[in-house]
Formats: sequence, structure tokens, C-alpha cells
Amino acid sequence: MRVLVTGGAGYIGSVVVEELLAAGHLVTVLDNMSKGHADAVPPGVDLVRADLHEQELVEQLLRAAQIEAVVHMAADSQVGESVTAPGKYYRNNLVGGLRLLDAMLVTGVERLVFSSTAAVYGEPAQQPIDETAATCPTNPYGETKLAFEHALAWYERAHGLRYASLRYFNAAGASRRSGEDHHPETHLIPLVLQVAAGRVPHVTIFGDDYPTSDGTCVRDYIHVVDLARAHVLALSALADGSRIYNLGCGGVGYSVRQVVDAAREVTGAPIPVQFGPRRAGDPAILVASSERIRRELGWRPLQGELGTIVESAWTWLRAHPHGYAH
Ligand SMILES: NC(=O)c1ccc[n+]([C@@H]2O[C@H](COP(=O)([O-])OP(=O)(O)OC[C@H]3O[C@@H](n4cnc5c(N)ncnc54)[C@H](O)[C@@H]3O)[C@@H](O)[C@H]2O)c1
Ligand SMILES: O=c1ccn([C@@H]2O[C@H](COP(=O)(O)OP(=O)(O)O[C@H]3O[C@H](CO)[C@@H](O)[C@H](O)[C@H]3O)[C@@H](O)[C@H]2O)c(=O)[nH]1
Repeated sequence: MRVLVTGGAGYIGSVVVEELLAAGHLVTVLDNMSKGHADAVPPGVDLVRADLHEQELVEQLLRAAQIEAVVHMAADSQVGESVTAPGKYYRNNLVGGLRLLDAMLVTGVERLVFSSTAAVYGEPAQQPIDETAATCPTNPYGETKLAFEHALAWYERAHGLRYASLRYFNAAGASRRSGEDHHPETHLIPLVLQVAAGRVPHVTIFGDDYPTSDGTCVRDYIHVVDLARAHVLALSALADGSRIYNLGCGGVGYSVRQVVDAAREVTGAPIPVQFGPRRAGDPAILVASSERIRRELGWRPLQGELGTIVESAWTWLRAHPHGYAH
């Protein structure tokens, strides 16, 4: 298929582009480069520097490249920032997303894979979380992603859109050519590895008074390549109708302290920690049940061990000590 990937110059997007290419799809990337890196886009892929809000331009692109499906990953995605700047999140993730849907509608593109998030669930009563759990976000980031999911359902009903909403848990790790390079970096694993590399003096653990086994937050880390493979499967499955899938490795998840320990083991560095207050909007535990996508599409995480995930991120960081810029 000819596929447009919005946000394809970003961390997860660039790996999704790699996997789509490997599966034989023709890919075009749309990215406003607010967080993206041109070097993250594989050679030979057209990178169109444009914003979701430029609807006419997006329409022209969909027509010119004869796009048949869109993987929509462009968004702002920091939980903490969304609490202090909710308007930015509503404008980009919801209004920007609607502009994209309208551009698709005008040009007759009817298939979409959407980057949703575990943050739609808020603080669920039961773990692991399956897709039938109540959605009740605790931060504007999760709210905007959920609002867009609701819009997708209504566009399906009104206009025949087919969509797959992939609710990612915590993406981490790197492929051989693409890794995580955010400025500022807010995600735990790359931050911990920056400490190991001696670039940052210590990592601050946000809260050690959560109702978890060691008092720190528990998350379900999923290797970015495993996550990207799910997009290829979801795209093919759209022919059989819309769907929603959780994407995590399942099991019991890992606490922040366990992540630091895993990074100490992989890197051999001491990685000093300090303890700070909780970060606003952070749920205590988010662990996925990904049984539905396993059952329906045969997806499996192939690199589910935390050590493997951290190791791949460490390998990438050592090969790109200053990220994509150097
Ligand atoms: N990283 C995670 O663990 C995680 C978890 C759940 C969901 N997600 C979702 O996955 C997607 C990708 O996340 P990521 O970690 O790769 O983030 P990222 O910031 O690295 O990538 C997002 C890309 O979208 C681009 N972008 C943002 N707004 C845009 C706009 N208006 N027009 C065009 N381009 C725009 C950015 O420049 C960037 O390249 C996001 O939708 C995010 O919400 C990520
Ligand atoms: O310096 C840091 C950074 C993070 N954390 C903690 O580490 C955990 C993971 O944090 P982070 O890596 O920032 O990811 P999340 O906030 O869990 O959010 C990610 O995972 C969510 C789904 O679970 C997605 O919705 C988001 O887009 C994605 O950024 C959380 O408990 C944080 O409080 C720290 O203690 N110190």
C-alpha cells in the first residue's frame, strides 16, 4: 500500500517507517519537525515538512502521493507538560487530528492506524488492563487521545472510515538505525542511560510513596521494534474492519527502581538516583493485557525482556552520543 506516516521523523514513527518498508509498503512521511529528525527518516523516503493543521496542503499530498492509508503518529506526548499546557494538547492532538481526518475524507482515504496510549485508562481498578477497561484519563494528554478515538468511531459511522487504534504502553529501546532523541528528554530509560553515559549527574525518581511493591511507579515497557511490527499487522487487518488494541508486553511490569537496576546491569555504571515528588498526572501502575492483538493478529513481543530493551537503547546511544545531530 501507499502509506502516509504523520510524525514519521519522530522516535516511534521512524521505526514504524522502517517496518512498513520492510513489509513492502511505499511510505511518505509528513512531519512539522517540532520534535522530528530528518536523519531518522530512512533514505529514499519522501519527507514532507508540513503541519497537520495545513489541511489543504495535506489534501494535496494525499492526492499527489496517491495515499491509500495513513498511520497517524504526529502528536505532543508528554504527560507532565499536558497538565501545565492543556491547550497545546487539545490543539495539536485533537484539532490537528481532525484536520487530518477531514483531509482524508475530502480525498477519499479511508484507512487509518492511530497512535493512542495507555493514558486513556487513567488509574484502572484492575491490572493487567484489557481493552474493555473503563477509559478515564487523569491528564489532558490521555483526554485528547481518547477524544480523538471517539471522533474516529463517529467518522466510521458517518463516513465509513476504517481505523485501528493502538493503545501503546511505554515504548522504549531502539532499532539498529533509529533511537530516542528528544530535547528535552523526559522518558525514563533514555534519561537513565544519559546518567550512565556521564552526561547527567543523577536521575530523579518521581515519587517513592506509590502503592506498589517498592513505592515507585510500575510501567509496561515495550520494545519499539515490537511496537512497530504491530502497525504493519494492524494496517493489513483494516480490510476486516476497525479495532482497538492494547500494546504492551504484559506480565507484571517494571518499577522505576527496577529500570534503574536493569540499566546498571547493562551499562556497568553506578547511576546515582535522587528522590523527588510525584509528577502530576502519573498513575501508579499501567500494565497491559495484549491478549486481543495476540489472539486476533498473532502479534507477539519478540524482545520483551527489560534487559534486552535497555541494551538496545544503550547500543544506540553509544553509536549516537549526541543523538541525530552528530
Ligand atoms: N513514546 C511512548 O512511549 C508513547 C506511548 C504511547 C503513545 N505514544 C504516541 O506515539 C506517537 C509517537 O510518539 P513518539 O514518542 O515517537 O513522539 P515524537 O515526539 O518522537 O514523535 C512525534 C512526531 O510528530 C511530529 N509532530 C508533532 N505535531 C505535529 C504536527 N502538528 N504536524 C506534523 N508533525 C507533528 C513531531 O515533530 C515528531 O517528529 C505519539 O502520537 C504519542 O502520543 C507514544
Ligand atoms: O526522570 C524521570 C522520568 C520518569 N520517571 C518515572 O518513570 C515512569 C515512566 O515515565 P516516562 O518514561 O516519562 O513515561 P510515561 O509518563 O509513563 O509515559 C509514556 O507512556 C505512556 C503510556 O504508559 C504514554 O502515554 C506516553 O506517551 C509515554 O510518554 C513514570 O512513572 C515516571 O514518573 C521518573 O521517575 N523520573
